[in-house]
Amino acid sequence: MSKYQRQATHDIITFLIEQGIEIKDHDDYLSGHPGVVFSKEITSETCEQLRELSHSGQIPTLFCCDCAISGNTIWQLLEAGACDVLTCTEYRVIIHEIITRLQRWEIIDCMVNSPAVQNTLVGESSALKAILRQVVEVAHFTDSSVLILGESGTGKELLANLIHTLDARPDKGDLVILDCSTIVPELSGSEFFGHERGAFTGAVSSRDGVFALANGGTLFLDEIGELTLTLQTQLLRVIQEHTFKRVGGNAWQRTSFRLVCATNRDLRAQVQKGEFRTDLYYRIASYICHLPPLRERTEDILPLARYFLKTDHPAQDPPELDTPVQEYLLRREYPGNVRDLRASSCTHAMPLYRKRRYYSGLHSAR
Ligand SMILES: Nc1ncnc2c1ncn2[C@@H]1O[C@H](COP(=O)(O)OP(=O)(O)OP(=O)(O)O)[C@@H](O)[C@H]1O
Repeated sequence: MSKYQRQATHDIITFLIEQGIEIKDHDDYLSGHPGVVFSKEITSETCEQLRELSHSGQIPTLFCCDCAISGNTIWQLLEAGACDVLTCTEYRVIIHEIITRLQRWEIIDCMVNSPAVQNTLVGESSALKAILRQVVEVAHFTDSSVLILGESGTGKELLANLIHTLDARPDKGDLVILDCSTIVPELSGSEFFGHERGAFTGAVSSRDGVFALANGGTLFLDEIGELTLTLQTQLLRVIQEHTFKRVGGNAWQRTSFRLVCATNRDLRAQVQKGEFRTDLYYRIASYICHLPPLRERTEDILPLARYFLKTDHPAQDPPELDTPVQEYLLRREYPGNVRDLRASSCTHAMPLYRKRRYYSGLHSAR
């Protein structure tokens, strides 16, 4: 290392420490905590470790200045998931940006580990943790619309609630939920935009629709894939311009809301088939969150089962899940995902436990 490099290394470390930033060593980096990592040597193993970490949602800034580093290596590290690679020559340009990002990560880490998040979306899989990190960031630091995809029972509505809870807007309004699969076509205009008194037979008084009710808050449109093309066209303007007219009214009204949509359909395929408007798709999908089915995150099964035994039977002592029950829960299939785990397994597991007949009972319950 040249004299210049040694001085630059010293400068960077001093500067970061002055800013209150902890420099992590290689072991910390492997434990998955994001931050600035000092690495003496970059090998192919480093890239592999980084790749594994970034798949679990952790994106450490790799701070590397103790070795000569080629453009090719920098590119490999970035591709493997590092957010930044600092070399001794150009650190001053990006250091402030990195500090801001680290501070943001610290807040995100705190929020992800807070009871509000941990007790809402329960689970220990790296897939769920990665989703939570991203959702916390989008919900707390942006006003982006969010599209939640996932099979039935994977927790889409729960996630929509969490996005609203974590939204940092001051004097935030309400969370308004509309299930698009239950809309009666003749009343859809009124449901969305509200109506004036006398607008149609039966409109005895004026009424707000969901776009007005969600003003200042969050509008959650569940089962958005069920909307007809006519309704999609009607919604485009208000979602784009945030203005609308009540049915039977002439005045434009303004509204401001965060839009969260969910569907268990393949919305991209619907767009390709012409069943869902492309322009609406891009409006609602600024950020897409895909909740994987339970079979792809089996590490969540036991923590969820323990949680449901505790919350769904608060008057009773939740039993410890012993080995046969754990094996049963891990072995069975969950076509209805978490809803299925909650309804069938836990309601079976608890009484079976009580009677201490669970072992044979669980076999016959399959
Ligand atoms: N990670 C989780 N932690 C705790 N409870 C969960 C979790 N995921 C789902 N649940 C529970 O599972 C059930 C189904 O969740 P939810 O209604 O959010 O799913 P959904 O994907 O919106 O389903 P659908 O598409 O059928 O409307 C609820 O009882 C919810 O509380």
